[in-house]
Amino acid sequence: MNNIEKRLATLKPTEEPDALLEFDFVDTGYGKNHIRLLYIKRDGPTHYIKELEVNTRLTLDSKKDYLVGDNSDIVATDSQKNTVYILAKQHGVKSPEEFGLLLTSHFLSKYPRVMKAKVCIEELPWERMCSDGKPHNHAFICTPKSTRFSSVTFQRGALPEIESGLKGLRVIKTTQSAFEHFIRDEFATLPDLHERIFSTVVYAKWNYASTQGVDYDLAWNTVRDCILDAFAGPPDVGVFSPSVQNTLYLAQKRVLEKIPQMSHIETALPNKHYTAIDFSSFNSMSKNIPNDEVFLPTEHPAGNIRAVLGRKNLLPQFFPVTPMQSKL
Ligand SMILES: O=c1[nH]c(=O)c2[nH]c(=O)[nH]c2[nH]1
Repeated sequence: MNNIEKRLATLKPTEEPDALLEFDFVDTGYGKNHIRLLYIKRDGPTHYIKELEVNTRLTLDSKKDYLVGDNSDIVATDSQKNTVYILAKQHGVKSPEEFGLLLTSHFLSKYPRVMKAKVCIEELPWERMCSDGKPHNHAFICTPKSTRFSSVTFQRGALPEIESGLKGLRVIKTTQSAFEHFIRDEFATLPDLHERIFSTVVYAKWNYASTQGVDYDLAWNTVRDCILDAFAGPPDVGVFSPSVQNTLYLAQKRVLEKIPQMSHIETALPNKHYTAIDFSSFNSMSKNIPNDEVFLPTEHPAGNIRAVLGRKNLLPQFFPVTPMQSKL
């Protein structure tokens, strides 16, 4: 009898191993991180590629693996990694969301002791190359304009929850932004700015109330376009932003109006500050010429403006605590 068997033999038949302890797990889960994969679909001379980085996580219905070192129900993280490659080979990779659904459904149906499967996926931003305006058959360029990510959580007996997002979308505009009339007290040194640079690195993450008829690729592009439209406005005149907060809200509202299946969207727009260089101490420069040409990019500290906007009729389901009522 090994040590584990001896330990288990001391338990009464109805006793769970964790009843031995005065502590309980709040959460458990194990999986493989950074599983990288390039998938190529060859349609004659035209090729399509998806490069993904996948993280998997499985939660079992017992904790005996953690508590007593009994590994008999463990799907090794190495096997989870192999599953990612095998399912990609067998079924192909379309969107991160659909591949995440495929993987989580597989883990639940293949292994009865798995209670929850979570798969997080990031997609590399490969774009087809163009030469003389003609799309190339098989050459691609990595355009890290933003990163697409998704996570699918599938709990046994429940519907899969799909979360999608984009991050790292850096934008700047050189006018049509202001920040004025905020609290002016003994802590305030920032002057009212009726003209300033607005720059941010967009982070957005959203959930679907229903996945009926959702085209995940189209939805992702729609979110990016809505955010960029709300930020930039029409090409000739732009759109005025009185604050990052207001632009963030208008972007989120536009997204929810366009994608009816989306329940809520979280957005963070860090305010990347650019401060005008002070030329007043340079004798060669005229004192009265305002500087609106040379600025110091300041990465940190950055204002962090964030909000989650949801549909009123869905809010209680997603936010059990009464949501803050808008005063507007
Ligand atoms: O758009 C802004 N919102 C703020 O809350 C804020 N605070 C700050 O210092 N600058 C800005 N800009």
